[in-house]
Amino acid sequence: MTLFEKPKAVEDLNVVRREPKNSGEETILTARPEAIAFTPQQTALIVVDMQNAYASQGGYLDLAGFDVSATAPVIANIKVAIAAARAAGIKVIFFQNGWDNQYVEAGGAGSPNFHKSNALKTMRKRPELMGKLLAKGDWDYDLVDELRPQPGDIVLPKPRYSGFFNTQLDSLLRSYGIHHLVFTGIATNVCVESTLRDGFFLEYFGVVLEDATHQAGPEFAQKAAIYNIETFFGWVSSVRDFCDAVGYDAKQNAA
Ligand SMILES: NC(=O)N/C=C\C(=O)O
Repeated sequence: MTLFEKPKAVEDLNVVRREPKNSGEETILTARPEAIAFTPQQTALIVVDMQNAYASQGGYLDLAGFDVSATAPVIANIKVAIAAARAAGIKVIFFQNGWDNQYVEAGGAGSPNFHKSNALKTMRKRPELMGKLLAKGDWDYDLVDELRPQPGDIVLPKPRYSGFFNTQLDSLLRSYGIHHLVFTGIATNVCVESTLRDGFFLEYFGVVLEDATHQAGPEFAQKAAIYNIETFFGWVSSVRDFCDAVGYDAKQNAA
């Protein structure tokens, strides 16, 4: 177009519009220390590391001496939260923690992960487990049978405790216009809290559904993580309150 041509009317222009627009119906989630408003379109349900490693007898945590005997109700509660999220149009994102079966992605002795990971330490103590714990392609790495991703969900491999580190999480969330994160999964005091904290620094609002999480370690670790989240980094709610907020009748859908 030259300077002397008449500009096109705005209606005639081919307009690029970012989707989703920052709108949608707001809902209120009962939470501690205060209720929090969110719109399903701008919210993701994050299912942290619900792998055999963390939730099943014979998985990594169990073999490393952590108690996983009470994870069944957590799995059941996460299943309800996932169904409620899908029904409300909330994006469901499954994290899967671990590395290649040669553990190159775990980092060598130059990484604190090499020295602190209880999976790597357990395998150094019991070399017959090498290539099994948290190794891609193995049962330990797989998500538990009860929680299966569906088309439209995102499955995000992650090599460290925080889901924001060396992953596409931040860019995926921004591309979907998501700024509220509802957390479930294991372990509350490690990967859930790490991701929620990093999210806080990146300006994401993080809510934990307490009864859809479980700690690695003694019960005080769960209490401390929940206290930290409630007091400093985010909000704490329950699966029932989440279902109520998005209008999902868990009882009727179970029948
Ligand atoms: N998923 C987690 O919270 N993981 C905790 C410990 C580990 O991976 O070693």
